[in-house]
Formats: sequence, structure tokens, C-alpha cells
Amino acid sequence: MTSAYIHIPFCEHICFYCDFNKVFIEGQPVDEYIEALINEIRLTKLAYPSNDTETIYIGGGTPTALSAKQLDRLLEGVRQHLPFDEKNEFTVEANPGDLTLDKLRVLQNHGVNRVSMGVQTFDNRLLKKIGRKHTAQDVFDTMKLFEKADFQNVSIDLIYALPNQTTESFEDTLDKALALDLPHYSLYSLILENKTMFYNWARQGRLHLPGIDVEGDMFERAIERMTAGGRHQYEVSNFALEGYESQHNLVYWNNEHYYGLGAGASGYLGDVRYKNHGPIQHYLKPLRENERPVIESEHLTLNHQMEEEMFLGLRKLEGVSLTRFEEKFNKSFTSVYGATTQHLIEKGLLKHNQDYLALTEKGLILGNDVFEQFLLTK
Ligand SMILES: C[S@@+](CC[C@H](N)C(=O)[O-])C[C@H]1O[C@@H](n2cnc3c(N)ncnc32)[C@H](O)[C@@H]1O
Ligand SMILES: C[S@@+](CC[C@H](N)C(=O)[O-])C[C@H]1O[C@@H](n2cnc3c(N)ncnc32)[C@H](O)[C@@H]1O
Ligand code: SF4
Repeated sequence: MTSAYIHIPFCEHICFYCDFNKVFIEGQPVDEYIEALINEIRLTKLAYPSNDTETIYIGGGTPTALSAKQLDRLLEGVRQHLPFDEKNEFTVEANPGDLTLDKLRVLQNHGVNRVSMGVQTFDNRLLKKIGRKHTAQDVFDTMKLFEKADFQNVSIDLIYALPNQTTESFEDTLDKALALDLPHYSLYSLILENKTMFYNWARQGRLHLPGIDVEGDMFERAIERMTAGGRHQYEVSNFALEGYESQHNLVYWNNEHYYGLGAGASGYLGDVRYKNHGPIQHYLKPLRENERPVIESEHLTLNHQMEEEMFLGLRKLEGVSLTRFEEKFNKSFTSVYGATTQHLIEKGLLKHNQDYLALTEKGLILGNDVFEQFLLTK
């Protein structure tokens, strides 16, 4: 089975911290983009047939920046080319304030059963400072829409360690988030990305970011609050009620296959990891000639695949299944990673949990230092 990630690179405004592939929507060839995307799905399915789609995730950019009519056309095309069982997870990303009842109904009509919303913080002053256009009230209003449409599987994203954010302010955001009683929360620490407004301001000394200690404190508070609120941490940044872990993101962490569709999307099919052209015109051009808009692709060697199984899998709190590793690669785990694992267990960074190898609490904090040890091609 293969999953599908579909990218919509348009936004109503550009946030100061964001480095994802996106452009301001005004004046963009949105309708042409949607048709090209549907054509890309068709062409990719021809090259890599699959009878069933495990999960579908439409992200961005901002998918809800499309009109109800455009969303309807997009979803019609998606469902036409990707056979999908509506019991499986189908997520669309939304921005608070962008989602109307009309658009939500369109999503529901086409089998979308999960929405992930970018809330970031409930502090209105901070929202403005990071370049968001919504307010906390927009979040509450959108929640009312979900209630009205009887739509329950909603997740929100929060970012912490924002400029001038205090631990108290973040705790207040955590309380407000939990008060919404949602099944899933993603909590990311701010990453200062190259070429963003934030990056320039930081270089000019105009951005006051909390130090590493404060950031660590915030992460600990988040884990405490989420766990006390019944949302268990199943991946470094993700918390869910039992049974509501994001199936699509688990496809990534379990190192499984997915179509990457749309401008700038990445995919993993067979032994090939690939990436599409990011700029809209570069993406549209090959599709006009019925060619896939892939800009780079790489065949992964067995060593690469095993490394990725470890890097990605260890992000899950459950860890990496050794049985699955051996079945997938037809190799004994000990023969590949026995010595590395022994060494990391002695240092208190890894632990065995029956069939699984997982990070300890100390390992979780040191994440990347641990992952590095699993490199086979140094
Ligand atoms: C790329 S956005 C797309 C969805 C939607 N447009 C939105 O803004 O919520 C997905 C999520 O990535 C996270 N994100 C984006 N830039 C980030 C950064 N520099 N550091 C940490 N998280 C970031 C935000 O939490 C955001 O909700
Ligand atoms: C930061 S994650 C947020 C996931 C969300 N918290 C959830 O639980 O569903 C989503 C973002 O990652 C990016 N993304 C995810 N899968 C991708 C892929 N295959 N190719 C390119 N970008 C991808 C998109 O920009 C998307 O907005
Ligand atoms: S965070 Fe979301 S809304 Fe803001 S620029 Fe990035 S993709 Fe667009």
C-alpha cells in the first residue's frame, strides 16, 4: 500500500518564520495548478501503480486558501485517481479563519475525516508578531464550525520558543489548547529557517528568542501537561488520545512508501526518494507535456534504507521494531547494528522494550547525536 502527500503551495499571507514551499495566492494560476496536479496524480499512478491508498494528506501552504469550488474540483480529481477506503485517514490542513462551513462540507463530501489546523499560539500579541493574520477568537469560531458539522478528528499545531515568549505564556496556550479537548496535538519548537524574515531579523539582532534552557523547560511543561491531559507522546513532537495517532505521519516514521504530489513535494516509491520542482511555473511546464515534474531523485542503497529506518523510526517513542527491520531487509539486526546499539544502551541513550529499540528520556533530548551513530556510509 502507498500513501499520498499532496501539496497546495498558496497562502493568503506569508508568516515571518515559514520556509515551506509557498507563494502569496493573489495572481497565481490556481485553477491551472489544480488541473496539473490531477494530471500528475494520473501520471504517477501509471508509473507506480497501487490498488489502494493507505492515507492521504493535503498540506501546504494553505489548502483552505482555495475556494469551495476549487477544493471540490481538487478532491474530485484526487478521489478519481486514488482508490481510497473512507475508513482510512484523510487529512487536510487548514488555517483558522479560512475554513467556512461551505468548505468543510466539501471536505466531508469527499471523505476527508481529519483536519490539522495551524494555531501556533493563543496569544494574540504573539500571533501578530510572527506574521499570522488570525486571532484566538478565529480558532474558537472554527471549532464551532466543526461542532456544527459534527466533525471530530481535529488536530492543532502549536509552535513554542517564539520571540519574547515566556514559559508562563506558553503554559497558558497549552491550557487553552487542552481545554478544546481535541484528540491530537503537534508541538514544534521554532526553527529559525534560512531566508525567512525571522532569520534576517535575528542576524540584525532584532529578534529576542528564548534561550535553550527556556526552550527545554517549555518542552518539559508540554510533555507534563499533555500527558496529564490524557494525550500521550507517541513521537517527539506529537501527542494523541489512544487510537488517534496520525496514520499518515506514521507512514513517514515507519519508513513506508508515499506518492509526493504537487510543487515541492517529496515522495518515496520503490527504492526511489524524489522531489518535485518547487516554483509554480517550473512545476507546471513538464506537466503540460504530460511529464512528471520531478527535479531530483535518488535510488537508495540497502545501507541507506537501513539508516533511514533507524533515523525515522527512533522518533517514535515506541521505537523501531527489530522483527520488522529483519523482515524488511532480510538481515539480522545484530549483524548490522549490534555494536552500535550496545554502546548506546551502555550510555543510557537507548533501551530495549521487548521487540522494540527506543530512545530513553536522555536519548530523546539528544536525538540527533543518537541518530548519527546509525550512519553506515560515513
Ligand atoms: C507549513 S504549515 C502548513 C499549514 C498551514 N498553512 C499553517 O500555517 O498552519 C504546517 C506547520 O508547520 C509548522 N511550522 C512552520 N514553520 C515552522 C518553523 N519555522 N518552526 C517550527 N514549526 C514551523 C507550523 O506549526 C505549521 O502549522
Ligand atoms: C509540519 S507537518 C504538520 C503535521 C500535522 N501536525 C499533523 O499532525 O497532521 C506538515 C507539513 O509538512 C510538509 N510536508 C509533509 N509531508 C510532505 C511531503 N511528502 N513533501 C513535502 N512537504 C511535506 C508540508 O508543508 C505540511 O504542511
Ligand atoms: S505557516 Fe502556513 S500560512 Fe504561514 S506562510 Fe507557512 S504555509 Fe503559509
